[in-house]
Amino acid sequence: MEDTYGFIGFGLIGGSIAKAIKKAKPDCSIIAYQPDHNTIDSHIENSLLLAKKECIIQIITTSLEAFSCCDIIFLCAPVLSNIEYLEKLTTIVKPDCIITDVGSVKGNICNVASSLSVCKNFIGGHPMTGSEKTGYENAKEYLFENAFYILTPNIDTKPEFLTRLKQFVQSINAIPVILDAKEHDNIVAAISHVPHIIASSLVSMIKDNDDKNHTMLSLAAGGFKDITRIASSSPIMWQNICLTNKESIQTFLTLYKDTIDSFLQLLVPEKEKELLHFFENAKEYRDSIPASVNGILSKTYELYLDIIDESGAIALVASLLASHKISIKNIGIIHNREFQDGVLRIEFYDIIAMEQAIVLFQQHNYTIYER
Ligand SMILES: NC(=O)C1=CN([C@@H]2O[C@H](COP(=O)(O)OP(=O)(O)OC[C@H]3O[C@@H](n4cnc5c(N)ncnc54)[C@H](O)[C@@H]3O)[C@@H](O)[C@H]2O)C=CC1
Ligand SMILES: O=C(O)C(=O)Cc1ccc(O)cc1
Repeated sequence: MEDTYGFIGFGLIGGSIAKAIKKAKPDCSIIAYQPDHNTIDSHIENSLLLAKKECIIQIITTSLEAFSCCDIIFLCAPVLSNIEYLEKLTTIVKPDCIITDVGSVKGNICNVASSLSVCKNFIGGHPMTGSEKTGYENAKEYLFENAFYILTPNIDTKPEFLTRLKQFVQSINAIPVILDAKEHDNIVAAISHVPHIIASSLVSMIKDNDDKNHTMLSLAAGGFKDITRIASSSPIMWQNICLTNKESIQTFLTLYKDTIDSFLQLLVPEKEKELLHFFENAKEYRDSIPASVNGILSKTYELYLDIIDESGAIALVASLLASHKISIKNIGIIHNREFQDGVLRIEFYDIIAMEQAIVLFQQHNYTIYER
């Protein structure tokens, strides 16, 4: 019999997971919780009805008791609400149910879980993908393609539950990464939470110093828009993140403040060389992201090709590579945020094969992306 999945919180991430599940397992059953809409979000009811109409959800419930038949429950509301639901679910879930969350902070919820009778059932989760958009209407079934999906089991977590959840993550084409919750919170403070605060502060700085005609804002060009895109994200979600990861955020925000202070010292004529070095160093490290993106995992050698006709493209590319004796580990079309129309992803066993393929594709005028 197919599994039953439960969702509490059904916006961008919850909706995307549900869509990805339905794609991988069309016969499974999905139950979603509808809270009292007056206290939460007035358009949640419409989102759930739309998801039911689209056959993504089979049951909408206003009672948590309905989650007693679930095999996996996903908590997909803001971080503090997820903790409240975890506590409420303890007396409801069946013994072999996995409870996981998708919140951007893991320490708090994992600490609470370890004090509950469901400690063996709980595994913290954090898909490292998303966007500034919110709500089910922006949910995408391919959001998790090739994305890291961090799992933070407690010492009490039953190992077979972790194995099952890892398999689930792989089934939606994401890459599971196991981390300690505290380590997770420190890393994401540096690479996600502080950058978010910087983006919002930058927008506020412009707002506070713009004239009444909003001249600065009207003239804002690509660079400002790129660096501040994430400032358009859900305010409640980011308030919850900051409330639950204060210490790590303070640490990295202070380090950032020190970096800005040091930079200010470079704005004098005798520091011209150091000023150049500042930008050279940053550029060099930023440009290394494609190579280091899989740094904490086993290395993958992959590239992406623009394709015209999906079905014919795979056969054509595969035979081109085979005729030059270049072996491939994996090949397939992917659709994700970065490549909206889809591209062909090709994975190689080693760097030599990948470099040979790049030369070959260039000779055949393919557009190649590496990342
Ligand atoms: N937005 C992103 O890019 C990412 C978000 N996350 C995490 O995912 C979680 C959900 O975020 P999104 O889906 O982006 O936000 P969203 O705003 O699109 O969806 C959240 C949903 O939860 C519902 N909700 C809010 N409070 C609730 C409550 N007390 N009870 C039941 N439902 C409630 C809202 O009505 C909404 O439908 C957050 O914990 C966030 O930290 C994780 C990775 C990426
Ligand atoms: O929009 C983006 O680029 C993001 O970085 C989205 C995001 C937001 C919160 C997370 O915990 C993870 C990813």
